[in-house]
Amino acid sequence: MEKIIVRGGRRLNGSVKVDGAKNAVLPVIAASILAKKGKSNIDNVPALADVFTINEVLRYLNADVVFHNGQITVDAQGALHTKAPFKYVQKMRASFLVMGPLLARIGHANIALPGGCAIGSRPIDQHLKGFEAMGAKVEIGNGFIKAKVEEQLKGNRIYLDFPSVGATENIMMAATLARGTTVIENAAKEPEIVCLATYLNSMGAKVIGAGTGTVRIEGVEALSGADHTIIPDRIEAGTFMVAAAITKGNVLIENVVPEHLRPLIAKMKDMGVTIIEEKNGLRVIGPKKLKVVDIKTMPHPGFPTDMQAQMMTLLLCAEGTGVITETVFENRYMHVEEFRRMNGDIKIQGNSAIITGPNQLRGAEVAATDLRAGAALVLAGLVADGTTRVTKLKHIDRGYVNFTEKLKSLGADIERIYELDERNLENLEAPAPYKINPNFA
Ligand SMILES: CC(=O)N[C@H]1[C@@H](OP(=O)(O)OP(=O)(O)OC[C@H]2O[C@@H](n3ccc(=O)[nH]c3=O)[C@H](O)[C@@H]2O)O[C@H](CO)[C@@H](O)[C@@H]1O
Ligand SMILES: C=C(OP(=O)(O)O)C(=O)O
Repeated sequence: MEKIIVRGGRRLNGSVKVDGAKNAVLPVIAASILAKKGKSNIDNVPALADVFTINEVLRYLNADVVFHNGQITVDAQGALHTKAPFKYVQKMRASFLVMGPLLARIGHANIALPGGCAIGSRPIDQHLKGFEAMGAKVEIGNGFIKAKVEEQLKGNRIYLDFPSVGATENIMMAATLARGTTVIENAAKEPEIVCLATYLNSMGAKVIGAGTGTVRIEGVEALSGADHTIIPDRIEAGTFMVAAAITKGNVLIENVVPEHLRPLIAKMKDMGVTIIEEKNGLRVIGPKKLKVVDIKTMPHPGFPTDMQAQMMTLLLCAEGTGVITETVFENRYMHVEEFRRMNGDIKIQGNSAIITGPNQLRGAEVAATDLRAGAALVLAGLVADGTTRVTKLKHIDRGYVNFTEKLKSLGADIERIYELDERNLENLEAPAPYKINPNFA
């Protein structure tokens, strides 16, 4: 199996460039099938496993997708199929984001039911509530969700019980071609929603208010392909900010939008980290001693749940007791068991993790339980005594481009190797095909 091997103790120095945002590019690619006319050119696309998965979904639906040198061209002018099978949805829940565009363009869709996941049960009731409010009939059976609308979706007022990112995106896409006006209340405000709305508007849609709690979409007759650039990945940026801070390093993080990182910048400054906005990015300088803080994950502009595991690593190295409260996902502490294998002192009480430090972390063999957990374990390896071996790298590859290489370029003692797992020979993973030539995936 593939492993990342990290030997702790090096301070990180230099500069690192952040790729395009995974969570922005996936809905944008899904939205590209709304265009019956013209092609879309999408720039700043990260070469991630999830991007290859959504490309496969689009090809299965009969769109023509070419990914070359960080740019994707989508031609969805031909007739589209309407089914997305389990093999894609199981790999990546965001495959469900083709439901809104298919309903809007064709009037029906048949998407495999997304299963449970390592961070909780993740229902999709808010997506479905939105489609139903717009006139779709939804049926669930045999592992599929079938949605159908008699003629055309109709705009409506939809109040989300929780500001779900995916539901806001799916409903927003569906509403672009609906008859009349749709208003999403208690909408998610994440920067990725704004990125999607900007693309939809370049395609000819009328989306107003993205980035606020009320998004208004006036339905139009048709959409055309458009050019669009994906925003930088705030979670990848945040992960490197923690890498710099935890190693007492000095790193310039390039290609970032500081505005998207405010909640993280504020928390890291409270921990004693120096963060300077420079012309080319954010300079992050780790302090001699980290101070503890409490963290509560919240929908944007609150503290992002996708930075929770990485911040837990930082708290493990801080002096005193800090509490993390996870309010977005019901079960996002699978990494705690792995941190304990590295000598981390963490107690779980309900949805809180109580972290007492500073811990001298020790190298161990640990497994990535989800993509951010995987990144956090690598961060822990950077400061652990001895060698850390991180397995289940398919999770990390979902969200980080060249993670090992980028850390190595900053001075980390790290490599990615293919090693036989003697304890579990039947569990062999083939080397990931997308590592062969990401530009042509
Ligand atoms: C591809 C992508 O963009 N993924 C991000 C997106 O996931 P995703 O779009 O799945 O996250 P949501 O905002 O929808 O989910 C947040 C919470 O709402 C619940 N919920 C959601 C929808 C629904 O219909 N019913 C319901 O109960 C979920 O179970 C979860 O507890 O936002 C999350 C929250 O910032 C991030 O962690 C993910 O990285
Ligand atoms: C949870 C995440 O992604 P996804 O919603 O794609 O599982 C993430 O990016 O941390």
